[in-house]
Amino acid sequence: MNFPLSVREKSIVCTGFMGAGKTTVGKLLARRLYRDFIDIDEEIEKAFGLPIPEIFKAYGEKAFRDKERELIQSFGSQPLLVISVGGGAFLKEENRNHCLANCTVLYFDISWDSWKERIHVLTETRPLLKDKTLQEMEQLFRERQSIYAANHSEFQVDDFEAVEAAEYLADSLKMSWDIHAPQA
Ligand SMILES: Nc1ncnc2c1ncn2[C@@H]1O[C@H](COP(=O)(O)OP(=O)(O)O)[C@@H](O)[C@H]1O
Ligand SMILES: O=C(O)C1=C[C@@H](OP(=O)(O)O)[C@@H](O)[C@H](O)C1
Ligand SMILES: [Mg+2]
Repeated sequence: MNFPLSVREKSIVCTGFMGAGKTTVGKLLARRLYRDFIDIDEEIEKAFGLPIPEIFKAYGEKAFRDKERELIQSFGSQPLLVISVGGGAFLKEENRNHCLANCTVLYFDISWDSWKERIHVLTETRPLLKDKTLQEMEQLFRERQSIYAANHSEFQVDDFEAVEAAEYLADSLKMSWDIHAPQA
């Protein structure tokens, strides 16, 4: 018989737009919580043996999304991980629902103005940004916001360096566990 996980045991899922810092901060957060870190994009790259832009080129976005779905179902069922999902993962209702049902979902919320500062480090490795005008990127940014509303907790990243963000999130999570699951 499977018992439901307590909030302390649930894996933490980092969601939000490309470049919000899910991979960087997620990794640091895992270390602070003594958990293993899983980056779904990295797992997809391992599965195909190729970097993401090459996967899109050789196999197409659908093959990427199918593998993303499979890995989210698998890792999202395991306890005590910190999992960063790609910014497009929550486009699939199935992925959103699985993470919401089994994990604690943290939304990394970044403003358009802060995000713009990061464009230069993102375009080469994110096929969905390549060859887009600034206006098209803003449109994608705005369109995507509604999918991230599926979360348990929102974190505004604009004013935090990555290390500070991880420290803040770890402290907030521990505090909420003490309040909501004091006996666990
Ligand atoms: N809090 C932060 N402040 C400034 N730069 C950051 C912060 N978090 C991440 N970055 C930088 O932004 C870029 C994208 O970060 P990344 O973790 O890959 O985002 P995501 O996984 O959400 O796409 C990287 O170059 C990273 O070093
Ligand atoms: O938003 C998206 O559709 C994507 C986001 C990327 O991950 P990050 O959000 O970690 O950049 C990666 O999964 C892929 O390039 C597609
Ligand atoms: Mg990432």
